[in-house]
Amino acid sequence: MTFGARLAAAMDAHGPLCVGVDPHPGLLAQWGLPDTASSLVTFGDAVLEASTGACAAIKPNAAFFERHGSAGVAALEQLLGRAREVGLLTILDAKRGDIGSTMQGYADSYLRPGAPLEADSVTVSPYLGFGSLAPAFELAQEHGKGVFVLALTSNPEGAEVQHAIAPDGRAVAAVVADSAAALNSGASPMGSVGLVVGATVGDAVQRLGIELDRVNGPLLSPGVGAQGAGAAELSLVFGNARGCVLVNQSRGVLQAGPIVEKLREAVVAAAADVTSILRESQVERKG
Ligand SMILES: O=c1ccn([C@@H]2O[C@H](COP(=O)(O)O)[C@@H](O)[C@H]2O)c(=O)[nH]1
Repeated sequence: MTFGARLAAAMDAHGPLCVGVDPHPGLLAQWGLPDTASSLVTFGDAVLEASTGACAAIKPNAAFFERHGSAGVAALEQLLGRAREVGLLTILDAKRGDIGSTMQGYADSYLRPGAPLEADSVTVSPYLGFGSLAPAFELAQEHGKGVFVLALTSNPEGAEVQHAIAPDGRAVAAVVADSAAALNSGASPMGSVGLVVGATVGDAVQRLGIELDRVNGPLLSPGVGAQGAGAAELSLVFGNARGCVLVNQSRGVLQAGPIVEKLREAVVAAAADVTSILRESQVERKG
C-alpha cells in the first residue's frame, strides 16, 4: 500500500490531525521533567499513548531530539519503532535537503526499511532544487513511504525565498507545488509526495497562483494553535484543497500533558475540531 493510501485511510478513520512531538525544554519543564534524553523517552511514550487511534499521524521534530546528542537520537529511534509497532503513521520532521548523492544518504536514513531511524515519511527542503530530492522520491515510491516538501512555510521569513519569481515567471512555491503534482499524477486516493503549507500564509496561495487542488497529495499544515492560525485561516489558505489537508498541532496539544488521559482528551478535541473545519462540506480528493 502506498503512503498516500495509508495516510488517506488514517485521516478518514481518525480525522486530519497530526500531533507534533516537540519536546521543547519549556514543555519538559511544564511536564515536570528535566531537560535530559531520558525525559524524551517519557515524553514520546506519553504522546504516543495519547495519540494512538485518536489522530492520523505523529510528527517528531528531529531538532528536539538531536540537541541531546546520541542519547536523544536513540530516543527518537525508540519513538519511531514504537509508533511502527502500534501502527501509528510517522512524519519525521527533519527538513533535509542536499545534492543528489548526499540526498541518497538522507533517504536511506529515514525511508529505507530496517534503517534505525526509519519513518513512514520525512520532510525535505527543495532549496537545492526540486530535482535534487529525487533519491527520496524514488526510495519512497519503492517502499510505500512518503515525502513532504516545504512549499509555503508558516514562518514570515519564508516569503523572501518561497514567493520569489523563478526564471519561468512562476513563484518558487508554485514550481514546488507543480513538481509535486507531476509526481502524484494519477495516484488514488492521493499520491505520496506531500507539501508543507503553513496555515499562517494568508492569501499567498491565491496571490501566487499556486494550484493546491491539483497537487493530489497530502498538504501538511503547521501554524494552527501556538502560531495563531485557526479555522478561518485554514479555510482561506486551502479552499477547495481542504480534503487533502493534514493539520499539525504541537504545542497547542502538548501543553495538556503530562497526564496521558488529559493529553488524549486534547488530541481527541483537536481532531474533532479539524474534522469539522476541513470536512464539514467534504471536498473530494482528486486522483
Ligand atoms: O513551515 C513550517 C514547517 C514546520 N513547522 C514545524 O511544525 C511544528 C509546529 O509546532 P507548533 O507548536 O504547533 O507551532 C514545529 O515542529 C515546527 O518546527 C512549522 O511550524 N512550520
